[in-house]
Amino acid sequence: MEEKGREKAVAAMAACYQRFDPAAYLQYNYTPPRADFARKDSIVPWKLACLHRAFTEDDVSGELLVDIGSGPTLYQVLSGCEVFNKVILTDFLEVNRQELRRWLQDEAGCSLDWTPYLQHVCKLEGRRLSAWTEKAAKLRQVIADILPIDVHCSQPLAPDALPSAGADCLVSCFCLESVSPDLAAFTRALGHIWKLLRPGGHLLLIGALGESYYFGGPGVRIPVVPLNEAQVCASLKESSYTLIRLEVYTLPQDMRVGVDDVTGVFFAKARKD
Ligand SMILES: C[S@@+](CC[C@H](N)C(=O)[O-])C[C@H]1O[C@@H](n2cnc3c(N)ncnc32)[C@H](O)[C@@H]1O
Ligand SMILES: O=S(=O)(c1ccc2c(c1)CN[C@@H](CF)C2)N1CCSCC1
Repeated sequence: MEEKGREKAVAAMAACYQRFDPAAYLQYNYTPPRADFARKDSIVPWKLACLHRAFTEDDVSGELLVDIGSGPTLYQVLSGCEVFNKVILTDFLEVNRQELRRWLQDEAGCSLDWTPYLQHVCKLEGRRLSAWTEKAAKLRQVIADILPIDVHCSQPLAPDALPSAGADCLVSCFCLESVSPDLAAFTRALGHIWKLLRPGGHLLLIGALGESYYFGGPGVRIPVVPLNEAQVCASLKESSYTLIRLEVYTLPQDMRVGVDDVTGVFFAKARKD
């Protein structure tokens, strides 16, 4: 696609996001039936287990963890906050950064109670359930910043946002495929965030498989690049990552609740050599 065409498609995607509703998005995706901790086959235990395992492997280490496209969610850094002493959250929209700041400052008006997520990760860590308050305090202590980001920019963050060496680890969940107009843009975005990572650092990438749209609020239909496993692997390779492992979860029929047409979720652990 020509440069002009690419810019128009990215601008159209940004326009879609102007109507994104954090509270509705959280309701659609982070409350039952999708977020049902009692169900063995629920997506939540699977995803939190993938993140817990990856963040507790010896090769994932360092000072700084950056979450790319955090949105209004925190589950993606609940394991990482025990490994890295500095966490930077990022998002394209001020409404999402505000939602994260409300939680960070323990203000009233948070759109979702993250306690069940904090408790579940404590369980994965072999801690007592009541340690969730300590985990919340730990997360509030290590979150160093909540920054604007645009993964379609060659330099997604402000020039002085990260140390010159880059981040030791990136995590990104349901972002790149849901903000990119097509597969080429998804792959380019992977390349842009690659530059934020130090050599030897890791990317923990979670995303949707087979998804062509989702609702980011009532009537806010947002297009998504439908991905399959082979495309995820090829895009990671094309944007210079070494894939360490790819895991896939197939969504049970009753979790296909009409807020999107996702059929599965992938978890990829990759390294920048
Ligand atoms: C589907 S949500 C994912 C949110 C969260 N990471 C999760 O796991 O649910 C996609 C996020 O990407 C953000 N976003 C939209 N355009 C973006 C861009 N150009 N660069 C980075 N993030 C963007 C949106 O604001 C939204 O928070
Ligand atoms: O995997 S989820 O079902 C999930 C969570 C978020 C999303 C989707 C799916 C699919 N559409 C994405 C649009 F970008 C957002 N899940 C929701 C419960 S907690 C763990 C994540």
